[in-house]
Amino acid sequence: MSTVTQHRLPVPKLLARRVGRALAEFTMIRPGDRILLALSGGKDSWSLLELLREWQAHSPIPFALGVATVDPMSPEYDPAPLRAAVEARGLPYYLERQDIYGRAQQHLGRPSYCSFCARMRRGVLYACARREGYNVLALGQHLDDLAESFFMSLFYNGELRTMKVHYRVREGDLRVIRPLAYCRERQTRDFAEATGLPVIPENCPACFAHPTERAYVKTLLAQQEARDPRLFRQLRRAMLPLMARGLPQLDEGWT
Ligand SMILES: Nc1ncnc2c1ncn2[C@@H]1O[C@H](COP(=O)(O)OP(=O)(O)OP(=O)(O)O)[C@@H](O)[C@H]1O
Repeated sequence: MSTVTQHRLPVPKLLARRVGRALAEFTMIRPGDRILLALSGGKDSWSLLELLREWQAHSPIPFALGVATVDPMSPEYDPAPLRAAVEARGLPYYLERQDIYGRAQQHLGRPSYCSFCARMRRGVLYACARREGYNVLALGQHLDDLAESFFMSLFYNGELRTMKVHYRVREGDLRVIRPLAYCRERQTRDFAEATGLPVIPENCPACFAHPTERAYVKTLLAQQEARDPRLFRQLRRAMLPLMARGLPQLDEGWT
């Protein structure tokens, strides 16, 4: 185990508080959980990694933490530097190579290739968690992501939906958590920049085209927030029942 293990980056209080609040309100972590954090190497999952390390050091709830990256084998994405950075933090690291890029290219022209890649990646992460004995998968989506998904779902599918923040997968053996659900994207960006987290660029194997709908919704939300700074507070309140869908019950037995 590396000597760098004990060194944790200073986490801003507000960011830590928001993560703590989400973890508590949705009972995301249970004693003895083995959490596999999905690290793309972007600012969000890197921030989540540091926040969970901090939480692990101070929380009365004991849990284990490991880290996995899916390498979709796209020429734009090189996760090679991640292993050393994670292992220097004393955490187990799994690099899962799968030719998602090649398979996604066969799906070019489909409007849903982005979700195709995300689904493939998710399958790889579940398989890694099961193989290595983890029971929880932690993902780095934040409040901005949830709000964008909410409006995309509303505008393009006519549904009131967003990403769930804590749920059990269909097979029943894994739980998925999104501890950054109350955090803003600018907070993870600022944190990553201020602490010099080793962020790697380009993590989407489907970068042959940009998800324009998401960019449009992002701009729309930024314009509305400029008019009313309370926007995301209101959105969080409005989305709460949707975020909490499928919340595992405390008495159902935890895996
Ligand atoms: N290649 C990957 N390997 C492992 N986990 C991934 C990978 N790509 C994405 N994820 C996980 O899915 C989450 C959402 O992915 P998305 O592509 O939307 O990333 P993002 O919003 O740019 O976040 P990040 O800054 O962490 O890349 C990430 O925060 C991360 O937890």
